[in-house]
Amino acid sequence: MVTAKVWVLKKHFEGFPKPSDFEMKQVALANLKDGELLLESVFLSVDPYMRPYSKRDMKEGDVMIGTQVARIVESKNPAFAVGTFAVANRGWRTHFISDGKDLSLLPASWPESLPKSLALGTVGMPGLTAYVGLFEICKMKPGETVLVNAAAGAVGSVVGQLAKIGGCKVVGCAGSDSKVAYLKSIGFDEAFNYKTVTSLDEALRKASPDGYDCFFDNVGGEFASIAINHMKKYGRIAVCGAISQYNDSVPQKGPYIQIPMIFNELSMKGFIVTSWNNRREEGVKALLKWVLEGKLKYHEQVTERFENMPAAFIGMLKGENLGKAVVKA
Ligand SMILES: NC(=O)C1=CN([C@@H]2O[C@H](COP(=O)(O)OP(=O)(O)OC[C@H]3O[C@@H](n4cnc5c(N)ncnc54)[C@H](OP(=O)(O)O)[C@@H]3O)[C@@H](O)[C@H]2O)C=CC1
Ligand SMILES: CCCCCC(=O)/C=C/[C@H]1[C@H](O)CC(=O)[C@@H]1CCCCCCC(=O)O
Repeated sequence: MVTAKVWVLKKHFEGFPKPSDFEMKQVALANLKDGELLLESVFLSVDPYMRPYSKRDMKEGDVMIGTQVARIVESKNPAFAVGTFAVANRGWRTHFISDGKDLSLLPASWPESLPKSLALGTVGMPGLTAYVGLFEICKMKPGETVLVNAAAGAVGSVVGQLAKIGGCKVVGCAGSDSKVAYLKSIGFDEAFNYKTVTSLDEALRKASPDGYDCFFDNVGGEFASIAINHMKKYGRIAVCGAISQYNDSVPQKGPYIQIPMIFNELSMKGFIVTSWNNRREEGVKALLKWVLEGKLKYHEQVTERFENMPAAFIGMLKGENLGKAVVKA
């Protein structure tokens, strides 16, 4: 019999998550029945959505939500061989049982040279978010200027590079000078540290005096309220995330967006990447190809050991990650 370790939400987050909000437990797994598989998590993802979705969907005592790349370690299902890797959505667990229906196998063509953790990042849900947000929501065109915030993270770093691949000028911002240097190293035309500039308004104007055609917003709040005034006529805003608001106990107030929306006839659309599964296969294929061609660079912030899941999650919310934050179990 296998005993899994799991992390549960001990106490709903109030403001910024803290280590004491989590509890690690041991769960004995039953023996496999015919048709079932035992999987072991190899890499687990920590993502910003876990903060707002925990409030909306979870109750105290539930296992933390999340995805993993897992290896099949035992199989009583002839369709799944031991040693195969899959992406699963089974939360913060070291081991779990599946009938295989909820697994997405890594493509058989997954190159040995690439870390399998990329299936949680650049070639997974965050990469697809960048792909859908730019091509479907922003309807980016060559020659345009694209702005992205949280630009050195999992989604933002892909946004900037896809915009360059698509023939655009790209401006990004991030929360440290080393992140800004990273953005320049992966091809961003302009980048600035939003925490140290004296004025966000001036920094946005200086980076693109003519304004922005597309704004890929990962952050919301104050930054988005200022950036909206820098949009060009008919500009498009993809509302992807609002991480600056996820830990607020009291909702932030305006400024309000109607006036710049009307004057510049802007379009603004929120989206959830999983609603665009019609583009998933094509997107994963394109992202993998660009990675292999060296056109799409990746960086991962790997935290060692399952025991450090809460620390990795809290660290990511604080901005300690460069690229995709993952935990190696
Ligand atoms: N709509 C959708 O389907 C999806 C939306 N998302 C959203 O995309 C965004 C980015 O996600 P992801 O790439 O996974 O995460 P990241 O890898 O970008 O990690 C989060 C980053 O957010 C930045 N950040 C944290 N707090 C603030 C703040 N108050 N103001 C500005 N920046 C902040 C930090 O970087 P820094 O050092 O630069 O501050 C941190 O590193 C999130 O808002 C997420 O919810 C993600 C996936 C799918
Ligand atoms: C105001 C909240 C904005 C959150 C934006 C965000 O980061 C969305 C992420 C989703 C992404 O589009 C696809 C996902 O998998 C993310 C949501 C996952 C929810 C899982 C909860 C269900 C569960 O496992 O119980």
